[in-house]
Amino acid sequence: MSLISVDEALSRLLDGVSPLQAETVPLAEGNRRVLALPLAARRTQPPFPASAMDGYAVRAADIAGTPADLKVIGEAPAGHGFGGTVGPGQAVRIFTGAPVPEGADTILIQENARRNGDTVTALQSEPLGRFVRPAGLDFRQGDELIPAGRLLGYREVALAAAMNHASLSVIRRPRVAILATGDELVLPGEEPGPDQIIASNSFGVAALVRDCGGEPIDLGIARDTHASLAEKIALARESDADILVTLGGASVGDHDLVQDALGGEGMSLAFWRIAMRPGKPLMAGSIGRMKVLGLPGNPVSSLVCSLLFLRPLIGALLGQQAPRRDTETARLGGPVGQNDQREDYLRARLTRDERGELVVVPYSRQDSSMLATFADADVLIVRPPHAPALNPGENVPILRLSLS
Ligand SMILES: Nc1nc2c(c(=O)[nH]1)N[C@H]1C(S)=C(S)[C@@H](COP(=O)(O)OP(=O)(O)OC[C@H]3O[C@@H](n4cnc5c(N)ncnc54)[C@H](O)[C@@H]3O)O[C@H]1N2
Ligand code: MOO
Repeated sequence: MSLISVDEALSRLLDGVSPLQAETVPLAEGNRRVLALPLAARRTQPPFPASAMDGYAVRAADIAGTPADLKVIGEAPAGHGFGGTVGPGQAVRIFTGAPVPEGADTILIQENARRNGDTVTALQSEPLGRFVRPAGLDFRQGDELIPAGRLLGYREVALAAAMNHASLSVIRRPRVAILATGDELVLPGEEPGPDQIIASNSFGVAALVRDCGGEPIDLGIARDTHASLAEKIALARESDADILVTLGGASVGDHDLVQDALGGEGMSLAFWRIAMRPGKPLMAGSIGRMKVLGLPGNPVSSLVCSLLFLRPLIGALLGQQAPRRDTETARLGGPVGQNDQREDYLRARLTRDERGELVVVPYSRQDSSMLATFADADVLIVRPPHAPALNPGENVPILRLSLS
């Protein structure tokens, strides 16, 4: 089987994937969920002209010349408006967030006033509307402020609350079963045998799944036997997963049994092996309605493939627009060699030069087992197939590693 391009693999993977059903969740559980419908404001905010400062609600004309004495006729704390009207020569003691009373058109902040009994003296004049938030300054009832398909974060949750939504219609979270494979693996915290290492990929992939709005299901570690793999794949089917991610055992070694085992459980293969580094042995298929993504075992390969393939797959199930790989451009701070037929993703650090322009410096070692440089990196430099060698100063496309 020849290697297919990254773009071709991505479009085959996403082909025919449609969004999952919507469900309603309490607002407090809205973080990292994806809106099923656009969210419109159920009220206008602020609903009334409101004071932005602690001070006195006055008529700007009254304090055009200073000092000016005004009679304090009442008080308006937040949550308790003053019922009357501010007439000429009058003021109302007011606090931040309170409705500006009828008749008043400006707030005199208390730092610029001197209070003496029922009298307040304006020490400074203010223009009309100073420190008054007009009704609807933030938004108006009916405004559609958050589009369908948006992955909600802390900002949107706060906004939805301000719009008076106690619950949200969101897309069901894609369930992603994650299966590590390999006799060499033990869980973090366990004591590895002399030839063993700690399983890291499943933890990284689960974190990425959560960050993308999915729900990880940990299937543990399968040993390098058909029986162990078959048992775990059956578990994935019973867990009603939308996606099964396998980690490792995807290559050509005698103990790389994953594809065989998946075939035995009825998987139809969409593709295997892509023109990409790291990530060549990537495999995709499906068992019934469950998508299967076989990620290579090398830790950096697993996570880069998760970023490039698993993330958009979860996005498609969440009804998000197929995210194109969002590259930016930066100037090289070190040389890169000529590339071969595999699209290369080089770990690199992003800095700024003395003019504030982005400069990207690749790590000299790019072995796909090196998680420490992956965690340290800011971006991946994307090197298209057969790209020529480049000198420092030339522009390259970069892909951010943070998930925002
Ligand atoms: N003769 C060839 N050998 C290899 C080829 C090839 O084309 N011909 N491809 C290489 C490439 S590229 C990659 S990537 C790896 C991928 O191999 P597998 O997907 O079969 O992964 P494993 O062999 O199971 O493991 C590779 C490596 O990663 C470690 N590993 C596996 N799972 C985990 C985990 N959950 N957490 C942490 N580390 C893990 C494993 O111990 C190995 O060191 O194959 C090359 N070989
Ligand atoms: O694809 Mo492998 O990921 O080059 O290490």
